[in-house]
Amino acid sequence: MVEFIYVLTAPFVGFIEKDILAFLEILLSWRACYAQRTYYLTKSDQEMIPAIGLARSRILVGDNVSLRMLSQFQTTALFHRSFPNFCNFTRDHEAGPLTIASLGFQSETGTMTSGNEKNRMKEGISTMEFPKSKKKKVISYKEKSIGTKNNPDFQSALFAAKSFSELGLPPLLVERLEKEGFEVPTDVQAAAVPTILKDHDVVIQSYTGSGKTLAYLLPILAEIGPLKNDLLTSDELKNKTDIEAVIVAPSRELGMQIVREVEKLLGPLYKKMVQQLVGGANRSRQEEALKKNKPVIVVGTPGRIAEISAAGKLQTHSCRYLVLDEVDQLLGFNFREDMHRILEHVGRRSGAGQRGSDKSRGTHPERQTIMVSATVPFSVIRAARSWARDPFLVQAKSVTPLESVSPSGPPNLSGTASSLGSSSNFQTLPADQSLPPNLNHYFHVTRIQHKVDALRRCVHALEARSVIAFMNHTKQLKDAVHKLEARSMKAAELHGDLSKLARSTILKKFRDGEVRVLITNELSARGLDIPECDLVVNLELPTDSVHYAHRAGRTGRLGRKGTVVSICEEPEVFVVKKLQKQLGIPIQGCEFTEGKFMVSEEEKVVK
Ligand SMILES: Nc1ncnc2c1ncn2[C@@H]1O[C@H](COP(=O)(O)OP(=O)(O)OP(=O)(O)O)[C@@H](O)[C@H]1O
Repeated sequence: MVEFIYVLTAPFVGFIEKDILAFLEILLSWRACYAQRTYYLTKSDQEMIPAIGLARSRILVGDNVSLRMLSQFQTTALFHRSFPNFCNFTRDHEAGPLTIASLGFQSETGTMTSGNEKNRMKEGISTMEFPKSKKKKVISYKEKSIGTKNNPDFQSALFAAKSFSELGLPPLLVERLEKEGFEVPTDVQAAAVPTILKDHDVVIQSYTGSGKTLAYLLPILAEIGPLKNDLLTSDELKNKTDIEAVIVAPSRELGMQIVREVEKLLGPLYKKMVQQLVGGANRSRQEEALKKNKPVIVVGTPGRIAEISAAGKLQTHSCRYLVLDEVDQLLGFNFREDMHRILEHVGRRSGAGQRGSDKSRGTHPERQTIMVSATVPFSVIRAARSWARDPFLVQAKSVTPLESVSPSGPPNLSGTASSLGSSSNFQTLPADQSLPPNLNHYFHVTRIQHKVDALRRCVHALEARSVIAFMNHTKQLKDAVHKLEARSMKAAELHGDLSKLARSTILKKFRDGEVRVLITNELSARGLDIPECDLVVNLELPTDSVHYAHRAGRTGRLGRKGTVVSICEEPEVFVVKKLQKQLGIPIQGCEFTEGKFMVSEEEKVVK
C-alpha cells in the first residue's frame, strides 16, 4: 500500500523523478512507482490508474495533477506530502551527490501538508519554493526579424531521392501521389519504403514533420488494397473480408489524421477500404461499418481496437501489418493492457498469409511490425527486439540492424548520443534528431499573471498567423482563452475533457484559419499536422525534453521555418537551460517591446 505520496509539481517532475525513484529504492529498499499527468488525458485513461501498480508500491512519485487524480481512487490509502525543501535538493543535486538530507526527507517526515499548501495544491499551483537567484543577470536585446510571415516553403536539402517510382512503388500508387501533390519522397520515406517492401520489421525514427506517416503507408498500400502491384479484379476486391493492416495511434486526433491520409491516397472510389476505430465515437456504428465496408486497413486508438477485437467484431489474426505510431507513447502504462491484446492478436495465427516475396519467412507466417516515432527511448528498442523479427532502425539517411543499437545509440551515432535520464527509458538517439532543423527556439521571462499577455504580445511581434500554445492544466487553459478573447484575439481551447465532435470542430476551425491561437495540452503535442502553424508557445513548460520536442514539432513541418517560444517565470529559467543542454539546441532569451521581437544579445552576470 502507498504510505505517502511525494508531491512534485510540473515542470520539474520530468527531470528528476527517475533519480528520486532510483535513490529511494536503493537506499531505503522501498518499492516505488511513478505517475505522470500526461497519462491521464481522458476519462478512460483515468480508469486505468489502479493498473499502474499502486497496490504494490509504498512510494508514489508524481506531480500534483496526476496525484490528485489518483486520490479519487485511493483516498483512504493516500497521504499527500510535499517537500518544501525540494529546491535545495535541486541545487544540491547539481552540485554534488544526492542524499536523504538533500531531499529534506528526514526533517519533513510526519509533517502533514499545511492548509495553505493544500489549497494551493487544489488549485494546481506549485507547492515548491523556488531557489532565489543570488546573481542578477543583465541582458541586452537586439531586434530580430524571425520571418514567420513570409516563410520560404520547403528546403530542397530535405529531399534526397528523386521520385516515388524509384522506390519500387506501383504505378497506380505513384499516380495517386502525384495527383495529391506528392512528387518527391522525403529522406525518411526514401529509406523506409524499400526496407518495408523487403518485408523487414522496422523502427522508423525521424524528426517531427519529416513525413513518417507516408513512410509506412506507401509500402503497405503497395502490397494491399486497390493500388497494389498485383491488381485485384473488382470481384476479388468485393469478396475480400480480411483486415490486412492495423495502425494504432495514441490519440483520436492522430488516428483520424492518419485515416484522412490513407483516404487521400485511396481516392474517393476506395476510401471506404480504411476504417477508423477511435474512442469517443459510437462503437456500434464502427462495428456496423466494419461489417458493411469490409475495410482492408483499420486505424484506431488502443482502447477501441482492443475493445472491438475482444468483442469478436474485428478479425485480425491473419493481418499482415501492425503499425504502432508514436510507439514510445503507446508503451505507456495506460495503454499496457490494450497493447498487450493487440500485440497478441494482430497477425499471430499460424497459417496466416506469407509476407511478400520473402520465402525465408514462409514457414513462420506472421505480421510485419512497424514502429514509428520522432523520439525513440531504449524501451522502444527493447520492445522492438521482443515484438519484431530482426528489426531495422530506419532513419533519414541510414538503415541499421536494431541489434547493433546499444543504450548509447546506434554505432554511427554513439559518440553523440545524449542521455536524458538514468533509466532504460532515456532517449537512445541524439535528442536533436527529433527536432526539425528549421526551428528557432526562444524563452521569455515574465510573472505568472502576465503570461497570457506575453503570449498575445509575442503573437503580434512575430506576426504569427497560426499559433499552438501549450499548457499543463485544463482550468488555466480555459482562463487563457478567455483572456485572449477579451483582447480580441481569436482563440480556442482543445483538451481531453471536450467531446470528440467538439475537438474535431475546433481543430477544423484552427486548420481553416478561423482561430488564430489554439490553447491546448499534451493531447495535441504528438502527431498533429497543421502545416500552417508558424509558432509554438509553451505557456507552461513541458515536463521533459521529449515532451518539448513533440510540442515544438507542431511547427517547422516538412522543411518550413518555425518558432518556439517558452514563456516562463524567472525561477524556471534553469529548466529552460536544462532543456537547452539536453536537446543540444540554443534557446535564446527574448522580449516583445513595442510590437518588436527582441532577442538577447549576450548575458552578463553581475555579482
Ligand atoms: N513527400 C512529400 N512531399 C510533400 N509533402 C509531404 C511528403 N511526405 C509527407 N508530406 C506532408 O508532410 C507533412 C508532415 O508529415 P507527417 O505528419 O507524416 O510527419 P511526421 O514525421 O509523422 O511528424 P510527427 O513526428 O509530428 O508525427 C504532412 O502534411 C504530409 O502530408
